[in-house]
Order: sequence, then C-alpha cells, then structure tokens
Amino acid sequence: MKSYVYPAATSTARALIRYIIDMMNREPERIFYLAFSGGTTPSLMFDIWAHEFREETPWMRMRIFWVDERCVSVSDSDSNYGTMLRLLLQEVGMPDEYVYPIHGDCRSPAQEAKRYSDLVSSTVPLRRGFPTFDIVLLGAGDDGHTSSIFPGQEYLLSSFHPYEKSINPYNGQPRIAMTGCLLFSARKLIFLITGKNKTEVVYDILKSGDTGPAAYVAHHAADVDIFTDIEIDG
Ligand SMILES: O=C1O[C@H](COP(=O)(O)O)[C@@H](O)[C@H](O)[C@H]1O
Repeated sequence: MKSYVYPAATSTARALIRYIIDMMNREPERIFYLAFSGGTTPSLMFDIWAHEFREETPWMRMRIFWVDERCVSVSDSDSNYGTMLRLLLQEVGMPDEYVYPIHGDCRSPAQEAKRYSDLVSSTVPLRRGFPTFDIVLLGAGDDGHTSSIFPGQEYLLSSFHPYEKSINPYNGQPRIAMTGCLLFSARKLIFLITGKNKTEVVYDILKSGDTGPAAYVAHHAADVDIFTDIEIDG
C-alpha cells in the first residue's frame, strides 16, 4: 500500500485528481471504468475537479459508476449520484450515456442491487470472471466502514454478488453496496480520507490489523493507495 499525505483536504483532493489524470494519460487508448464513493469527503474533490481540471481531464474516456448508494431520491442531499451529478458531471457536461447511476429511489433495494450487478457485469470488462474496474475510489467512515459495508456486515466482504443491499445501522437507511468480489478484483483501489475525525481509521489502515471493513479491504486488495491529510507518526 502506498500513502500520499498532504497538508490539507484541498491539496489532497488536487493531488488525487492529478494522479487519476496521469494514470489515464499513461494509457491514452484505454477507456477507464471508474467507480466513485459518496458521502461528504469527495464533494470537495468534485468541486475542484469541475473548476480547476476541466480542460485537462479526458472525460470522454471515462465510464462512471458508483461504489454505493443510499436509497433516497436524486434530489436528496444524501444521494451519492445526485451529489456528483450537481457538483461535477453537470458542470463539465458529461454525456448521460457514460454515466451509470445506482437507482437510489428504487422500491426494492435488493432488486436494484441485482439490476446494478447485472449492468456492471455486462458493461465493465471481466477478469477471471469478475468485472474489473480500473479505479475504485473509496472513502471510510470514522467507524471504519467503507462502501456501505459497516462493522458487523463483514459477510459482504466475501459475497460473490457484485452489489448487495445493506443497511446503515445507525438510522436504518437501506443502501446498495459494492461487495468484496469487486473491491478485491479492481486494478487499483484508492482511499480518499481527510479530516482529523478519521485519524483512527487511517491509523488502522496504515498500522493496525483488520479492525474494520476499510482496514480489511486496504490490507487484502492487490493494489491500494491512500490519499489523506492525516499524518500518522512512525
Ligand atoms: O456513507 C458513506 O460513508 C463513506 C464515508 O463518507 P464520509 O461522509 O465520511 O466521507 C463513503 O465512502 C460512502 O461512499 C458513503 O456512502
């Protein structure tokens, strides 16, 4: 695992955007399949991306998917798709046909997880039988959750269904989560974790054991980077 540490959330976000653009520029013929996380952390990155990196980003070679979604409507501030749509995709005029949202406003989260699993399996290139994203961007909660896999839901890490229904244990909100089979088959996993309240989870990822879903994924995936503004001594 490689860690990239910056003084602030803004410099961390800028560095990560440059890193993704550089990765894409190294393979100029390739279509990149990217899965984005939601929550509050990537919002700053989306905003900076739209306003500072619009011209140099090869948008037309990106196919945009999601790591997880909260079961709410697109207009709800909790919607991971809605947030990225407003802050980035609409701002840069990303064509709809390159964007594959999870339908958070579905009636049945389990059925939507199945629909999205099928969509991803038939759209994202397969390696060893599993859809393989070029980049999966992950966040982590201060409780150690990642994707929408919370502590106590570790069975989702060994699921062979690409996406499954999960539940936010703090408020009962249904969610749809990328599971272990996709997380562990990604070409590159990148954690973006900023803010002092995340010090413990960054410590666990870098120094400790498999103390929660985020640390477990970081320790067991093939190629993992972490971008953070949290300095862990030693
Ligand atoms: O609920 C979620 O939490 C994590 C972390 O979110 P943050 O608000 O603390 O940045 C996120 O990675 C995940 O996609 C999201 O749905």
